[in-house]
Amino acid sequence: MALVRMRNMKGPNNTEIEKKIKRGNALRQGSAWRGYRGLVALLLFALSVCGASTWWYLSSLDRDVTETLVRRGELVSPQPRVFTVECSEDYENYQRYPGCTPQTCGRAVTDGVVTREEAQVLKRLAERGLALAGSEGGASILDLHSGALSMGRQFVNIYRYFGDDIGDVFTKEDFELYRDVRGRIQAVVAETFDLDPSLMYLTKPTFFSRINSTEAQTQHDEYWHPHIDKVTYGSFDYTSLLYLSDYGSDFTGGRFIFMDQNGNRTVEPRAGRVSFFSSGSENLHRVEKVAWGTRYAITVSFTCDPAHAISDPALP
Ligand SMILES: O=C(O)CCC(=O)C(=O)O
Ligand SMILES: [Fe+2]
Repeated sequence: MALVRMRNMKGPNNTEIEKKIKRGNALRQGSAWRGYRGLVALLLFALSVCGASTWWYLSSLDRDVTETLVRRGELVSPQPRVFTVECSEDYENYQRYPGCTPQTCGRAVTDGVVTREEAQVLKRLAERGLALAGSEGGASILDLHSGALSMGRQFVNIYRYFGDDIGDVFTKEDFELYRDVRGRIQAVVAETFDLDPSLMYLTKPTFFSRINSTEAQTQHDEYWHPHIDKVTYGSFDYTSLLYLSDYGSDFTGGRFIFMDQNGNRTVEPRAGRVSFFSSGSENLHRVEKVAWGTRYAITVSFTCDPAHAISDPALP
């Protein structure tokens, strides 16, 4: 009752008091907002510090990458992008085959030889084959020529292990596509390096690779070591890599890195992209570790030595 009476009391002093109360409230609201603004600014500052340090950390993971030769988003077609490098002296220690042994060395990349649709068909083939087994670690291979397939910590021969059932996994058309694509790659390698395509031969190993970020279990899973193909594989004179998946969307990490004396040069994989190079020590390289996702590729290589020639893979 007393309260009601108080509220109903009117007079000049009351309006003054109300004004003072309103002014007080407004001031309080203002200072509360100012306090809030300080908090927001602090939060924004903390966020930008976090962002900057994440960026710094990520870029420090492969700080030694100095130049990207071809980015995933570029379309290099119809002509390959060619980078010449001086041939190493190690060719002097090998027999020379005129019309094939590298006179000019280098590396090149093209997106104009294999379509993305063809890459997709080949990727499905790799997926089907590798689904039969696969490594326990991060890197599995399927060699259609020798039949070698990663299984657990070792390899099996798919043609022996699966017998006639392998015909349910791979079709005649799959092998025809492989042969056709191999022929086109051979032609572009010959044209780029000014070789006679009839004097270069497919050589082993020729294999599909599937890489993910699972921890390596055996040495076979350690795909990231720097190497020279001519040293690792012996018979290689020209290496080509056909990528079947896209860097940045199918996987991250997994870039191809040429390790030159004055810095690294990278090629970002893209489905249908063919990267090829002379296999000597002028092209020391490695594959960056895959950080996320799955990366598919095919290694198709050529030799100048007819004694190391192999025929195209075929169903037994
Ligand atoms: O898959 C790649 O990008 C490279 C593989 C490689 O260096 C090799 O097969 O010798
Ligand atoms: Fe290699």
